[in-house]
Amino acid sequence: MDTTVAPREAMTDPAIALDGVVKDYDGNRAVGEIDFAIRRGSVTGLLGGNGAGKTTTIAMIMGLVLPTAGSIRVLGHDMLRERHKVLHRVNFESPYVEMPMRLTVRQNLTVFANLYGVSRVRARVVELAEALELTEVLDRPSGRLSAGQKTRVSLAKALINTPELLLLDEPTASLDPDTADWIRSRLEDYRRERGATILLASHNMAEVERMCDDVIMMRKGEVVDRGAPQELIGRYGRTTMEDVFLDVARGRSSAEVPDADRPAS
Ligand SMILES: Nc1ncnc2c1ncn2[C@@H]1O[C@H](COP(=O)(O)OP(=O)(O)OP(=O)(O)O)[C@@H](O)[C@H]1O
Repeated sequence: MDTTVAPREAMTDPAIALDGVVKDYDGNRAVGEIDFAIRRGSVTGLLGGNGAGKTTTIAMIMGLVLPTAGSIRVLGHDMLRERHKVLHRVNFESPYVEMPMRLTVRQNLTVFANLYGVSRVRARVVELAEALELTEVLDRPSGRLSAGQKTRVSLAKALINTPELLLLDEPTASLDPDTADWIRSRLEDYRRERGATILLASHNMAEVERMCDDVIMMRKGEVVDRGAPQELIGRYGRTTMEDVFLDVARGRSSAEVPDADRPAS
């Protein structure tokens, strides 16, 4: 396996730092302006209703979309000027991004491994296939897989370069509860074993409560709140993140919560 050890002083830098970031599409503001920093080794949820700006924010962090204004630092480097120092240490998973369907799983994973400059490619593909229970489908065309198998393949692709930073856009969307639970456990194992940082956009609030140390709430392109799931639940006088999500999506701020509904401190 690849092991990339960051210099000790770099470990105190945030994994991701956004400062005054704005994204306009054809003059319409999709995101901005937003600031946040994400601690190394944490799992942070990026939450918000449809169109809140989560995917745009993740795409800017990955350097796929250029911000209209502001600066983005990832693993200590400016994404505008030093993307080449970062991209091989980051990876991404989304069930909405399809792989070339005619290539077999093995061929697809091999292409991505080569793109990322992974050493011992064959062994790495076999190792990941074993860990993610894909050995039996390695030589099957990627277009002929079930939704659960496709998700496991896209997770294998996301881990192929042993990333220090993993960006996940609804990693368990459209999976049955058992498969989704299995995927979450693999992500938790990876984070624990590697000390990786995970940024997770999700609409599944049980997933967020289980996995996230910290949550950034977005609405209409802006960051409107932030905290650990239990802190947010307390601040909004609620019992679940589902209710907090609904409050934020409907524009109810935590300042409007009557004191009687807040937990005693
Ligand atoms: N390529 C694009 N061109 C024009 N507008 C865009 C583009 N991509 C996103 N938008 C707009 O930017 C806003 C934020 O979209 P984004 O996809 O980032 O939201 P999201 O929070 O990821 O939503 P969802 O939960 O539905 O995936 C929306 O108003 C969307 O229509």
